[in-house]
Amino acid sequence: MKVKICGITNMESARVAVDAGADFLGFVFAESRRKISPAVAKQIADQVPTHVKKVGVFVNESPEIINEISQYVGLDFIQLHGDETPEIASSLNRPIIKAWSIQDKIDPTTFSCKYYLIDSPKGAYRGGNGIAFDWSLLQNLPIQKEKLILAGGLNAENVASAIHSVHPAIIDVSSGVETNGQKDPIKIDAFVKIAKQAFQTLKESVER
Ligand SMILES: O=C(O)c1ccccc1N[C@@H]1O[C@H](COP(=O)(O)O)[C@@H](O)[C@H]1O
Repeated sequence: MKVKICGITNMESARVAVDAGADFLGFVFAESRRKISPAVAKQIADQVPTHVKKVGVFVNESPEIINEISQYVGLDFIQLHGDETPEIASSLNRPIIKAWSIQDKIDPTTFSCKYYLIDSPKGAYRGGNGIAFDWSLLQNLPIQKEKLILAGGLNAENVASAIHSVHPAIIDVSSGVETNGQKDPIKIDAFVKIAKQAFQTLKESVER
């Protein structure tokens, strides 16, 4: 029942996310307006407390470069958001988050991963397009909820409903905590707090 804030490009956004209670921060090393250099990601990562996990997002990057960046920045997870093969995933030096679009042929048995992330259909980029999808499409997916990360067009208005409909282990947001293309401290804070409250309410209703 955790929250990932993706597309961090500066220390201020990282600090707001950490202070609000985010569990994962995502750094995008792929083509995106949120692309960050390994050097800047390392500066930020070095100041983030160790209980907050650092995730590197890659799209069809070579395994050598992914391993080099992950080692240099001190990543905790590697998120594969392209067409990477299971062989590539197994050659990497950190636990894997495998991302699929809801339109893909999703077969978790082919990948040995820590988490499976389901995102919206591809848009201008492979991810981070801020478009939600029909969560009922997740109903018949063969992914254990404990391994499921829900992404795609989440924001403070829809995240509680997403958590109650899908019961994911983690929710992930990028565009929904931005204003005019920049991370917005007020939106980050609101998103994390609403998501955490919704996870807590869900937990209590399951335990009752
Ligand atoms: O955030 C990006 O720019 C990005 C670029 C390339 C691949 C993945 C990217 N981010 C991931 O996209 C999803 C959904 O983002 P959004 O909330 O709909 O904007 C999320 O998993 C990010 O980790």
